[in-house]
Amino acid sequence: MSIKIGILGLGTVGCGVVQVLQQNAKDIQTRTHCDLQIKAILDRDLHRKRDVSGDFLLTDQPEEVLHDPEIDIIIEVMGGIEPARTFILEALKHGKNVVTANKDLIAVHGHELLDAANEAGKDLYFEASVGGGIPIIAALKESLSANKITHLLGIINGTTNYILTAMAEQGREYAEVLAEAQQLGYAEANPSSDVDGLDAARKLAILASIAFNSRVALNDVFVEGISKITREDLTYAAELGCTIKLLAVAKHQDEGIEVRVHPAILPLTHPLASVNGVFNAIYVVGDAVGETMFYGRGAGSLPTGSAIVSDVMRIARNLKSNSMSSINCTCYLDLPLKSSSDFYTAFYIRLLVKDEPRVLATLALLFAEANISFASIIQKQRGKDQAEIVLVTHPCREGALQEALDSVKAYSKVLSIDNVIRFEKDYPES
Ligand SMILES: NC(=O)C1=CN([C@@H]2O[C@H](COP(=O)(O)OP(=O)(O)OC[C@H]3O[C@@H](n4cnc5c(N)ncnc54)[C@H](OP(=O)(O)O)[C@@H]3O)[C@@H](O)[C@H]2O)C=CC1
Ligand SMILES: N[C@@H](CC=O)C(=O)O
Repeated sequence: MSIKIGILGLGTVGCGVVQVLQQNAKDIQTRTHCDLQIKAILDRDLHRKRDVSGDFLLTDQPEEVLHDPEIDIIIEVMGGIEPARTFILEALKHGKNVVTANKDLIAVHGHELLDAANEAGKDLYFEASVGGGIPIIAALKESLSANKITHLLGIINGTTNYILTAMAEQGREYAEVLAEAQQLGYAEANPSSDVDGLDAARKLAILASIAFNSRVALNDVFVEGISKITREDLTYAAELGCTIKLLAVAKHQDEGIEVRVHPAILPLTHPLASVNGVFNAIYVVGDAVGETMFYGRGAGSLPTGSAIVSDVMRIARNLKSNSMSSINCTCYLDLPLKSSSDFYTAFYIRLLVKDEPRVLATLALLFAEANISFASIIQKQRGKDQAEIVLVTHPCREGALQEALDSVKAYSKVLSIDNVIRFEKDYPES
């Protein structure tokens, strides 16, 4: 069976898709019993130099791809909301199956697009939208579908993990490593999506919706990025036997679901602490399976191409067997969301204070008034009459910590609160 493919966008990921389809063509044919051919590719600039070539039409006219009656599968790898959303709806209306890597779009318009695919009786797959080459969506939707998922913790942004790893291990500067991540094709077109935590929040909204069968919108995710993390924090974390990661956390508890993305201090014994560089990992706990861990390259041309081509192969098999995957929206529950003031974690607090007697004792009292006590304290002289103090609290309610910090801010001996970072001490089986 011959299956024709149209691609929208020929950037980092588009080139990876072409390369994977070309380099593994023979095996792909054997495994799907289909001959997959790229028929047309949409690109904005037809004259720029690219890393791939082949026997396909390169066009800047969307209709030449979207309306070609021979094309069975459209791969959207342009990114952004519009015109990607309109093009996907158009493709479905014209009877095409669709594969996309676009988490911005799926996190916000996933429901609309899945409904449109359902109505058209076509497949819509988006494995590459989370975790680059890691097959996490298929795992949650299929392989783990017998479970009630209780916890999902992940490092799901390659760019920030690349930056934090280089800062911690090589003492390199934030801006220099970010530029390198952009050059390697890891970062989004607007890299503030990566460093401000939005990219991870979009991915977490997608994962939590699938894992908990309850729609989690982007706005439901509490988000904080890595821009306030300094080399001092990384050094203190190392002193505490820990590291700092941009962590995505989703928990299903009796009170509801909790979804948050923020930098977190992790003990080196934590399963996610050794996930470095552009690698991503997602730690999933199900009531039947227990702990599982998915690990791989979270960004880049070929890893993302791998996830997309696997989705294409799934569709090819469906086309060959004249079937369609179950693409009904999997969100059949409507679970309540926990408010951020009810999140329960330990905290790392770095302060600059006057180096005088009773300051530490007063700080302990101010935190104790909010029922918060310390697990560790580090104090270092800074200049003649100042001290830097790092406090690590025992787990507490986030609302209580905010109350304590308000009192600490008002204490005249405190010169500045330089950073407050959540400390993810435990994981379910610890
Ligand atoms: N890079 C990665 O590692 C990963 C990326 N993704 C997702 O994959 C998608 C693509 O990312 P990536 O390849 O990195 O992005 P790039 O910016 O490298 O590529 C996108 C390409 O699409 C082109 N394009 C954008 N809009 C249009 C349009 N309206 N008409 C024609 N061409 C258009 C761009 O052209 P121009 O350059 O002129 O703007 C560019 O060539 C995004 O949704 C991204 O979030 C997912 C997982 C990993
Ligand atoms: N910018 C993203 C790319 C993959 O989704 C990342 O760094 O993870």
